[in-house]
Amino acid sequence: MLENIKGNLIVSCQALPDEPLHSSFIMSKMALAALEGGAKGIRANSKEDIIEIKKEVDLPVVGIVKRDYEDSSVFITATYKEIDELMESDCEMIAMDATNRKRPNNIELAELVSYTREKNSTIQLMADIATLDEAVQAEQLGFDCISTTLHGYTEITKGKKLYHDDFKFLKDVLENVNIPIIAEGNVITPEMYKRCMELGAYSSVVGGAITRPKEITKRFVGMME
Ligand SMILES: CC(=O)N[C@H](C=O)[C@@H](O)[C@H](O)[C@H](O)COP(=O)(O)O
Repeated sequence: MLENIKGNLIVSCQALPDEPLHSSFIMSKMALAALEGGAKGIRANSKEDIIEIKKEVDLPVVGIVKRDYEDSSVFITATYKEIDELMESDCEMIAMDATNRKRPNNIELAELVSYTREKNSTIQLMADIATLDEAVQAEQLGFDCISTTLHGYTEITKGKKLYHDDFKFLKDVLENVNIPIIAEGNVITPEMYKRCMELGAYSSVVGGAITRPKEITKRFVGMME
């Protein structure tokens, strides 16, 4: 998958149960639109959505399973169960929360990495991180690439946006880590995408700005409020 996405756009096609477009069929059509628009990869949530997407497009997929747990705030591919589901989806890459937060049942991130590697040695692994320390740790743990997905979405990074200070966080990660860095999270304009790539991001994942029309509508309406 990494070869396909180098220098290219990944489109995230996700809609949770409480979102208007929640439907594997709709996500598969979103993926088709992304393919026709030139995307070279898809990021998707749940085994069901990924299976539908793979029927519609021949693009590599970064799979996640979002699930809430009572004993942890980690919700992106948090346990063995989600990894097993993703392996059944045939996705080319699995993204998992690689933050330093406590995982459900106190599972260690390193355990999840070795479990995945043992079960399937070809599937690639993306680390969804929020801080520089987590990015450095992910490289040491043997992840294939890092995504800035969770920057701004954890307790200690709350309120931060990837684009703040001309993508300073992205620059910091790029300077300190050698594996491919994927710019993800609040990349909402083509200009921002271009900037991430100019700075040295290996690829960028764009979600809401392409596949969440409710968010796009709110941005328009918000301009007049
Ligand atoms: C924090 C979190 O749950 N991020 C999720 C991760 O898969 C998705 O909801 C985002 O849409 C995705 O990361 C792309 O980001 P954006 O939609 O901002 O382009």
